[in-house]
Amino acid sequence: MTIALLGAGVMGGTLAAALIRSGHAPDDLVLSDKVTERAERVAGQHGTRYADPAAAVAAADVVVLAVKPQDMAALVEEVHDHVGPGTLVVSIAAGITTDFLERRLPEGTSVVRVMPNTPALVDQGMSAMSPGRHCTATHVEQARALMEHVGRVVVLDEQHQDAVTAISGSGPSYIFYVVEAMIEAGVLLGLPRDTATELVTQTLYGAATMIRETGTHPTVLREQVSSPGGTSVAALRALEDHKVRAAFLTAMEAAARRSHELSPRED
Ligand SMILES: NC(=O)C1=CN([C@@H]2O[C@H](COP(=O)(O)OP(=O)(O)OC[C@H]3O[C@@H](n4cnc5c(N)ncnc54)[C@H](O)[C@@H]3O)[C@@H](O)[C@H]2O)C=CC1
Ligand SMILES: O=C(O)[C@@H]1CCC=N1
Repeated sequence: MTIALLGAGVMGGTLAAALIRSGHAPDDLVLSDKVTERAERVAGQHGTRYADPAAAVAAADVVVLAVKPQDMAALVEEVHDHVGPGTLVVSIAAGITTDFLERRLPEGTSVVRVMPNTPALVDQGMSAMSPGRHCTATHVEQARALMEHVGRVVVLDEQHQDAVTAISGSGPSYIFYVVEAMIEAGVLLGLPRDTATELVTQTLYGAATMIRETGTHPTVLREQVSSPGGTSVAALRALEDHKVRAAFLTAMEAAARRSHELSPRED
């Protein structure tokens, strides 16, 4: 099975690396980018081929569209005539609907919309998949197998993709932001920066592992840390005073709204 990856940027490069790590033969992957040197560089890192989008698509059984939403219409127009009848098209672009792609691809093309995230780089990604109207169960399983190389996969109705983008797609950026803030706090409190970084990173990793492995609700886990009259409740009180919980709700509503805005209107 040949996979064409169109767009060799952050996510395209991440997926290429993951596919090779998971045992795909380099010859079965072909990369493409508007910036040829980028496709050449990423292909060189993995020993894969690179080609222009039309040639890459013509040779592929599965085509992964990994360009920015704003570049999608032009890319699809460029490759339209080279999409074969059995080709599966997987799009990872925020806001681009399966309907948008189905209208621009040859009639009957199977499209799956996926929202992945950057922890795919370390095989701990979270992908949410929504099949388009021409997808069979086999296509869904093909797309699932592709994304399971880089982490976990859920399948859900496309109407939820803006919410997914706000939670797991953009989510790593909020977590890194919180981590940055905690490291700065450690430095403010007099810790060496590398020590603060180590403390915060392991705390995040440990807390995430507890949520995953114990299955205990985060509220219970937070209560276990919070001794009556102790240090944790003092800090949590300050977070409530600064409306951090409300800020997260507002932030994720903004991300979902932006995801919706990125969907080109069809009128
Ligand atoms: N970065 C992230 O955390 C995530 C990104 N996404 C989605 O993945 C897509 C790609 O995002 P990034 O990798 O971050 O962007 P990026 O800007 O790093 O990479 C996009 C690449 O597409 C190339 N490109 C643009 N037009 C092209 C064309 N016509 N033909 C071939 N190549 C073309 C660009 O030269 C660039 O190298 C976006 O649609 C984004 O919404 C989804 C989930 C997470
Ligand atoms: O910020 C963005 O638009 C992309 C989509 C989800 C994560 N990064």
